[in-house]
Amino acid sequence: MLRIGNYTFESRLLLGTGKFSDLEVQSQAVEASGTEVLTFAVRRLNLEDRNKQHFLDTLDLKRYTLLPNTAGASTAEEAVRIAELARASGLCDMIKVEVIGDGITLLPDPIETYKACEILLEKGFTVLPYISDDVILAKRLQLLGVHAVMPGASPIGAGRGIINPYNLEIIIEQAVVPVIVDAGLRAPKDAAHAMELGADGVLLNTAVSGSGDPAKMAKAMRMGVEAGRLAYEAGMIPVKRYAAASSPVEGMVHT
Ligand SMILES: CC(=O)[C@@H](O)[C@H](O)COP(=O)(O)O
Repeated sequence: MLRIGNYTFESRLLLGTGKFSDLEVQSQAVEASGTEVLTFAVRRLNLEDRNKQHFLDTLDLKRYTLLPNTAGASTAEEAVRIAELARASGLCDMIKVEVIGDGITLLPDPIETYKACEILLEKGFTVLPYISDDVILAKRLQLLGVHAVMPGASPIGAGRGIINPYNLEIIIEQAVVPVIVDAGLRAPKDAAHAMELGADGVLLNTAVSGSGDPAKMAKAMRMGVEAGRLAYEAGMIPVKRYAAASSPVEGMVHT
């Protein structure tokens, strides 16, 4: 069970809804992923004009928790404004804080992210900041009171998998709130890797929406997350320097 603030989920896979070729493909992928949490950029929705159809209209929203994100914000003030718009529109009080520092790396701005979280927590939001794999920032944000941290595996859309497992491991070890590895994943093995390290969940988008068969990839990612989590719970064998025979060797004569 994944617990974030007052929310609980069976699935540990959170899915982004951007860049799907069409709404039908997206619905099939969402279904196949088994996700319960869908994230989307608030700026993609025309919240002022609810008569216009948007992608959320094609999904059975009773089955999903919406996780609006502040993509497009480059300052704390912008992120707060977007979050308030999302909450006022009745989407959710949970917000993924995404304050991007530059347009090339799309890496999050740690200072503006921190400021935005401080304000949003005061305003009573359930706050999930997207951050780099920065151990100290993850710690400082938890001291502030965020409800989860979302360190990136590698830059958004880069598909490079987990660049720094060492940092992620430390973030996970020290965490007092769920750690959701967010962005940069490509293959089910990356999702499994994050879960094997002890992450509480994984958020991904491009790996599914940009794949040759999004529904099939969504299912593969679901299986990757589940396999990684099971392995983590089972406890993996320690890595050894030398061989250790897997059959009993007592009584055998070695030449
Ligand atoms: C939709 C969303 O929130 C993305 O910004 C997220 O960070 C996923 O990144 P990938 O597309 O690399 O999976």
